[in-house]
Amino acid sequence: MDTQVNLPTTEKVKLSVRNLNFYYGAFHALKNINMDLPEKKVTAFIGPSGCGKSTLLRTFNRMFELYPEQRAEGQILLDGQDILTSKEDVSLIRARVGMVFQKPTPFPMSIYDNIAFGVRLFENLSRVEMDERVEWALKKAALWTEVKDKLDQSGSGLSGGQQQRLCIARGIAIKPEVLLLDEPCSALDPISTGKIEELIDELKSDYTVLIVTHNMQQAARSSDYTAYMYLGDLIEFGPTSDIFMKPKKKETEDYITGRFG
Ligand SMILES: Nc1ncnc2c1ncn2[C@@H]1O[C@H](COP(=O)(O)OP(=O)(O)OP(=O)(O)O)[C@@H](O)[C@H]1O
Repeated sequence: MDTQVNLPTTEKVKLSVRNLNFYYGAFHALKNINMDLPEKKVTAFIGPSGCGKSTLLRTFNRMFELYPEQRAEGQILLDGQDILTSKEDVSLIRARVGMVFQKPTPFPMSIYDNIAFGVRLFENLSRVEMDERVEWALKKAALWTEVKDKLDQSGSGLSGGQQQRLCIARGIAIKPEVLLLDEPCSALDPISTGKIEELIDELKSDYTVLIVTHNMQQAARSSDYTAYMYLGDLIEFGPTSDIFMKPKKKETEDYITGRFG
């Protein structure tokens, strides 16, 4: 399906998806997706289970390349450069496009090193500069006050919500331009979810944020733009208020109002 949406001219385009098709072996999981994603805004991807939200998110930093039977065709332009055909080292693309997964995945190391590890791969900071960066990332992720006295303790000793904020701190510590969040709150309680939503709102002043969520209220609360997907098609994409208040397509309206299925 060709749902191509031109963003309002006030928006700067960060990522352009052009004729994107994705295959798991013979299975056609994304069908000719075209969309422009705005810089320094939050875009939510919604749709029923299996519609391709995570698959699309994982193309934005070539995460699928870890699996030989998975293949993307088309273009994904990051500031005009096609990341699918780029000869650039994929780790450099992942430094520009960071990702936080559904389940918190702290590395088996200290809270401090969880953050410093990725930074060391890309930057040569002095100890003082690294201390500042770790503090900066933990403050941005609203975790600093809870962990500042135990930075040398293991990240896996934190609660689930704290671990997820640690993973977000780790993601932003390398200062990516785009942050991909794949259902970041699905394993969290409402209080931790509230903290992450506040954080997402703050992050968009510096980053382009793309979030997959099953939670419609979360999409409505946290995002500026929303994309509704179904069976590998992008059905509708636009400002979140339009998608929720006056969707153009009946399929979107049925899903939003719970009449889906
Ligand atoms: N590794 C894989 N191998 C084969 N098919 C896969 C694989 N991963 C996903 N798929 C299929 O691709 C389609 C899209 O899956 P995807 O995980 O992107 O959907 P989703 O919208 O994120 O779903 P959910 O909301 O349940 O996480 C589904 O039909 C799924 O079964």
